[in-house]
Amino acid sequence: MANRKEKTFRFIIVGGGIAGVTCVEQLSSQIPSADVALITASPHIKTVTNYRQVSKTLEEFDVEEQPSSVLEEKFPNLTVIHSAVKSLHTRSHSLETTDGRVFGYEKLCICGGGRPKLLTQENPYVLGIRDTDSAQELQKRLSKAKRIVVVGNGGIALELVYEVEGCEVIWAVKDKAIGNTFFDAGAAQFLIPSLETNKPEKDTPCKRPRYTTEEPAPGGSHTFTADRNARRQGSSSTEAGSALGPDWHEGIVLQGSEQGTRRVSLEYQCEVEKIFTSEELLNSPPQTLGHENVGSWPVYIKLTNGKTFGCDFVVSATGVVPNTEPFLHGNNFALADDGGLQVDDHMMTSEPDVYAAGDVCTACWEHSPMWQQMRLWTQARQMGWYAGRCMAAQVLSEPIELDFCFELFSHITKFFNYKVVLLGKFNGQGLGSDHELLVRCTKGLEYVKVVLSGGRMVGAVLIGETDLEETFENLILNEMDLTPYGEELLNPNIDIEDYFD
Ligand SMILES: Cc1cc2nc3c(=O)[nH]c(=O)nc-3n(C[C@H](O)[C@H](O)[C@H](O)COP(=O)(O)OP(=O)(O)OC[C@H]3O[C@@H](n4cnc5c(N)ncnc54)[C@H](O)[C@@H]3O)c2cc1C
Ligand SMILES: NC(=O)c1ccc[n+]([C@@H]2O[C@H](COP(=O)([O-])OP(=O)(O)OC[C@H]3O[C@@H](n4cnc5c(N)ncnc54)[C@H](O)[C@@H]3O)[C@@H](O)[C@H]2O)c1
Repeated sequence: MANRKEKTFRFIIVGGGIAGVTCVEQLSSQIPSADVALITASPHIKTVTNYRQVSKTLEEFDVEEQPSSVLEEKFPNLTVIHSAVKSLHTRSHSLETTDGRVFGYEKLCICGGGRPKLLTQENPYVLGIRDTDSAQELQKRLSKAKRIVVVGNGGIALELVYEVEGCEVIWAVKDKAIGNTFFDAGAAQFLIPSLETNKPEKDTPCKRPRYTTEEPAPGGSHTFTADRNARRQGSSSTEAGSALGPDWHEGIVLQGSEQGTRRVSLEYQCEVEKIFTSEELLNSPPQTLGHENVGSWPVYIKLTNGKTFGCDFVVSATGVVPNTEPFLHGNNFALADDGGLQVDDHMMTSEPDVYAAGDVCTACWEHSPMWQQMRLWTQARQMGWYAGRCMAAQVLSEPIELDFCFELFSHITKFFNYKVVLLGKFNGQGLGSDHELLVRCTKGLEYVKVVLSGGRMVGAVLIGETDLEETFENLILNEMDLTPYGEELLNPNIDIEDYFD
């Protein structure tokens, strides 16, 4: 390492996202006199605001990007260093930043987040979405687009396909149904009609959408066309610095180059075989280009179902890769199969005095049967908070147990303008065939799915304003034997909240 240590801090946290900032807050609250440094590559930090504990495990909050001075004012012992960590030397307890400075630490927490797992690297026509800059790039490119292809079937794809207006969207999913990361086929079937209807507008009358739903073509496609004359009012341009997260798409205008129309074509059970520019396509064997001719689009994407589509650009909504590489060289970090830094039940990595939290890490402690890791704000916040507690406890020689928030997986979000609550093993994760499902569905209103194993509720998917989340959370946590209730459990005429209160 080139230079000598500029300063040694008692604690250094790397990463100004939700996990890192929450870790700093917790650590500085536990040990106000401690010398803490936050080193972050981004010009702003992400802070939790309007935090609301909805129930024992469900929480809601807003995420705001703020100048780091906000945090320094709150914690006088904090130093925020705006630079990226270039290398980490765990043996000498030091790290080097890209602007050539070297800092020492007694304890370190890596909260470097993740980055989009792109279909192909360095392809100007393939966009990933991660932070504010990438969301703004999407908005800019979309404003001139007539057709885009969205690949992926998780959180970003679900939100993007629903939000984009004025541009044809070809949505390629490798599954039989939409939203496989969160939903089963039943829930997907409940949500699909929302692609045909107009989005509820903010206090502006919107015309009844004229739509046609063509029968799925034999090749397993579904096309929805909604004639959209109503335009969303009040949708401002990108709020400078607005953080991505539960409402990332509200802060930007996802408007294509055409007025009104929105057309979503679903291509099921297919993946990307190849992405061509029009020049490359000219020199390749004849493809099924449908009615287009080569050259009418800047990029072409061939799917494994044999179809090739021309488009303006491709959105790779295909998951997250933990941001570990700046920290690995020369160190002995144990990595999980998904590439994350392995952490134990005290958020400690395999390197002494080095912790990790958020998207960059993989929880490798023995999980509660009702909890699984998903790279979400909520878990990034919980992990950051808990890592801060663990770091302080170690220094203060206090005992600490795995926090209750890792007892039950819970997630509140919104898809297709429905409230969505996911609890426990919401898709029967890891249960094999040893479970049964109870489902209650009212078209356009609610979809309730309960996962039962051994007569006990172990998971639930709640779509719509069901108000069942607290009751079901208690039933799962209390491990109550529900066998006697059978299908009555979801009888809409029984007020289940009172019944089990
Ligand atoms: C488009 C989009 C929408 C999402 N919507 C939701 C949602 O609705 N609900 C939900 O629960 N989750 C959502 N997520 C997931 C959520 O954003 C992440 O799980 C969460 O932000 C992870 O927080 P983090 O602090 O671990 O990482 P990040 O928020 O990515 O923060 C990482 C920080 O580390 C910094 N950094 C990285 N490398 C270095 C380095 N070498 N040196 C210094 N600093 C570095 C970065 O600049 C950044 O400040 C969404 C994600 C995306 C991409
Ligand atoms: N409302 C929410 O809760 C929300 C919204 C957006 C994003 N997020 C989170 O942000 C992160 C990023 O979102 P995301 O949508 O990129 O990830 P994701 O994990 O939600 O979805 C990735 C999807 O891409 C698919 N996929 C992966 N590789 C593929 C390939 N080669 N070809 C085709 N499909 C492929 C996966 O099967 C999955 O359906 C995730 O952790 C997600 O949970 C959450």
